[in-house]
Amino acid sequence: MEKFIVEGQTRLKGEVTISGAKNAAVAIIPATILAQGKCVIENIPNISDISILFKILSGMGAKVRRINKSTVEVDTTYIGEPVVPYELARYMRASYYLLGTLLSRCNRASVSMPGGCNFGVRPIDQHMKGFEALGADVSIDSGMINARADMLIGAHIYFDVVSVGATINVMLASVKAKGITILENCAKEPHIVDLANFLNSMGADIRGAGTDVIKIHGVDILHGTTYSIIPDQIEAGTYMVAAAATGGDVLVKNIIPKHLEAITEKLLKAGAEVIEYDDSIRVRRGGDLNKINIKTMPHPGFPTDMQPQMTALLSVAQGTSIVTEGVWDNRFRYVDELRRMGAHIQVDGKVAVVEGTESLTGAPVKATDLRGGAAVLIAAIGAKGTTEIEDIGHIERGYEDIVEKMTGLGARIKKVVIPDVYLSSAL
Ligand SMILES: CC(=O)N[C@H]1[C@@H](OP(=O)(O)OP(=O)(O)OC[C@H]2O[C@@H](n3ccc(=O)[nH]c3=O)[C@H](O)[C@@H]2O)O[C@H](CO)[C@@H](O)[C@@H]1O
Ligand SMILES: C=C(OP(=O)(O)O)C(=O)O
Repeated sequence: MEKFIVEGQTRLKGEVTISGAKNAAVAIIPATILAQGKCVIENIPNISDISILFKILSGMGAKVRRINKSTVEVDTTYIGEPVVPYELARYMRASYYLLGTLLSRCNRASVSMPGGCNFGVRPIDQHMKGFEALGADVSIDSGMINARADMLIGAHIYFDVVSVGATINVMLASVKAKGITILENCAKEPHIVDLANFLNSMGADIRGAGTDVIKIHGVDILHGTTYSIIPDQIEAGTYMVAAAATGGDVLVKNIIPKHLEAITEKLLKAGAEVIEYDDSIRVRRGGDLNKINIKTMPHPGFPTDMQPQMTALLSVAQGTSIVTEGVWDNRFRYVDELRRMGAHIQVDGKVAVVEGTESLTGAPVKATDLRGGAAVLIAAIGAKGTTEIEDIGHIERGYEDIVEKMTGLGARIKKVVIPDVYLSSAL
C-alpha cells in the first residue's frame, strides 16, 4: 500500500494540462462493444478505473491495443460470454454501463452490482425501468444484475429522477433498438453529450443530448470510429480550486471553459481572479477568500464532484459558508479528515456549515473517496506542516499523474510505500 506525504504552505504556480474526462471515458469504452470494427479512442485518461474497464473487455475477448499513453485501439469483433463478475465490477461504478451495451449486442447480460465511491445508496432502479421499457426482463439475483431480451424495441421513457448513469445506460441499450426511443427528464452533463457524439460518429442517430429530451432512431449497424474524449471538467475544476485555495496562480490548459462556468462563478464570488481563454483558464488569488454558499445539482448546476474540493477551500475562507449536497445522501465522509487538519465544519444531513479558519495544519488523514481525497490533498498543500494521506487508491481512480501535475506546480508531495510492518502490526 502507498501513501502521499505532503509538505504544506505551498502556493501553486505554473501550468497544468488536463487529461481526458473519466466520466466520459467510462461510458465510451463500454460503448465500443456496439461497433462492428475497430475504434481508436484518443485522450483516454491513464487512471485505474480505465485499466479495470480494459481488463473487463479483454476478459470477454476484445483486443485492446495501446497506441500511446492516451490512445487505445479496441477491437470488439469477438465478445464471448456477456458476464462481468464481482471481482472486477466491484472496483468501479461505471461497470454497469456494460449492461446496456451487452444487452444490445448479445440480447443478454449479467453484471455484478457496481462499486464506486460510497455516498450511501446508489440505486439503479431507473436503469432497470429503462431496460424494461425497451422490452428486457431484468432481475437482481445473488448480487448480479441480469437482463435479457429477444429484441429491444424503442420506447418513450420518462426518468423519475435526473440520473447521469440511467440516461447513459438506456441510451446505450436503445441506440440499436428497433424504432424510435424518446428519453425525457435526462441528465445534461458534458459527458452525456460526449457519449452521444461518439455513438453518432459510429453511425448512430441520437439528437438532443445535453437537453432534457433525447431522441434516438435505432440503427442496425454501428461501425468503428476514431474519437477524442473531451477534457475532464472535474480534474480542471480541482486544479482551479487548488490554485485559489493556496493563494496561487495557475494556468489550467486543454479545457472547455463553458463546462466550468458553475465552478468559475463560485471562485469569482469567493474572491479569486479567473481569466478565460479559448481552451485554457487562469486562476489566481492574492487577497482573502470570502465565504460563499454552494448547493450541488445536476448540470448545469454546481457539480457534486466538486463539492469536497470547494469545502476544503472554504475551510480557509473568511466567515461561515453553507455547503448543501443536492445529489447524494452521504457525501461528507471526508469532513472528518479535514477536521483532523483543524477545519471547523459541522455536518447535519446533507448540509455542512463551514466556519473558515486562518490556516489548517498537517495531520495523518485518509482519502475516504475520490473527490474527498482530492479535498484533503488541496488542504494539505496549503496547510502548515506535513500531512500523510492514506488510501490514495481512491484518488488514483480518477486523477491521472496527480503527483507529477501537482509537483509541477510547486507542491511538495512524495508517494511512498507504507512498510508492511505497520500493516501487519495493525492486524
Ligand atoms: C445528476 C448528477 O449530478 N449525477 C452525478 C452522479 O452520477 P451517477 O450516474 O453516479 O448517479 P446518478 O446521476 O445516476 O444519480 C443522481 C441521483 O439519482 C438517484 N438515482 C440514480 C439512479 C437510479 O436508478 N435511481 C436513482 O434514484 C441517485 O440516488 C442520486 O441521488 O454521481 C457522479 C459521481 O459522483 C457524478 O459524476 C454525476 O454528476
Ligand atoms: C464519484 C465519482 O465517480 P464514480 O461515480 O465512478 O464513483 C466521481 O467521478 O467523482
